[in-house]
Amino acid sequence: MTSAEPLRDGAVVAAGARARVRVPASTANLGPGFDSIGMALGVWDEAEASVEGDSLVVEATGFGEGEVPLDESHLAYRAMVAAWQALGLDAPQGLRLSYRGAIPHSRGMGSSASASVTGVALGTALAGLDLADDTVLRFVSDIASSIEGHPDNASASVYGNVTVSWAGDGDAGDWRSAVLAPHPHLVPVLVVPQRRLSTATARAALPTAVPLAVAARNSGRTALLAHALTADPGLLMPATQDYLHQEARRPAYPESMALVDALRDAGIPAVISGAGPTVLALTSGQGEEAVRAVAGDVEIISPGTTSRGVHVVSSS
Ligand SMILES: Nc1ncnc2c1ncn2[C@@H]1O[C@H](COP(=O)(O)OP(=O)(O)OP(=O)(O)O)[C@@H](O)[C@H]1O
Ligand SMILES: N[C@@H](CCO)C(=O)O
Repeated sequence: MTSAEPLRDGAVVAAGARARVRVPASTANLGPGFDSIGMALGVWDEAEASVEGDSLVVEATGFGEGEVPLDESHLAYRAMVAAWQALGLDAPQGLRLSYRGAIPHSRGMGSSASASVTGVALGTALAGLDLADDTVLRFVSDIASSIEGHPDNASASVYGNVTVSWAGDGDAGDWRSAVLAPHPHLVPVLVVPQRRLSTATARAALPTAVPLAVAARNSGRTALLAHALTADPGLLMPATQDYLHQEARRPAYPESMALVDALRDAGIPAVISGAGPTVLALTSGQGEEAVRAVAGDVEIISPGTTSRGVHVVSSS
């Protein structure tokens, strides 16, 4: 744990405690900002946990229903336990977790980060910590980012808005994030394919080293991206040009890369969303119609961004 002190070693979460949280989806990278830039999207998972009974009961509805494990290996439950461990608390014997998933899995909309954030947030809320407190939010972001292995999606789901995250100088798991308001004209449009691609598979396609000239080129575009997203969307075309990861992963999502190429040829700044295969177009007002004119009859959503990150809906 890096940003909150343990409560009471060996203590357990109080019987009868209950909390319900909402957590937004996210898009990561936005082109060159690999593993560092994220943006929250207006699609929300919601989950409730209550300390009751004498065993673990997990229910999953929506995306994930019939697919995710309904036991101790459920990602949100594992994240909850990680939070309690970091806080010096033992897991209660009985717990009911109900998860309603609105974020499609393995498409590039940060479903795993949202599930991790959900679990850590529920764990801290059941422990009586206030999710509106900055230190607690940082704790949630740190633990969820550590579970993910990178902070871009989790930080956006925790804080909302656009996040720029970096590894601190301390131990592994020490992440920091600056939170930026996206330009009001920015309209994210996502083309969401039916096929899935796990982040693990997409990461396995990446090189372990890149030449200095490539890194330098990508640095310039990433710095420009932070400016274009917040102050000057007119620069989004050069700002979304990536040199680190998308080409290396092209064989894993050829149709998505073909669409990114076609949208960019049409003057629409487009990138792969997260580890793909969803395509993200960062439009400035022309929105869905311009994307549909290029993409054709495919599933397109315009969920908007959100300035709100994870929050408690109710607790007792
Ligand atoms: N609500 C959830 N409940 C339980 N497990 C989940 C949930 N959401 C995601 N997961 C787990 O995470 C996996 C998907 O994670 P993965 O990192 O591959 O994709 P993603 O997070 O949707 O996309 P990306 O990281 O590219 O944005 C699922 O197969 C499942 O194992
Ligand atoms: N930065 C991550 C986002 C997906 O989790 C990647 O591209 O692998």
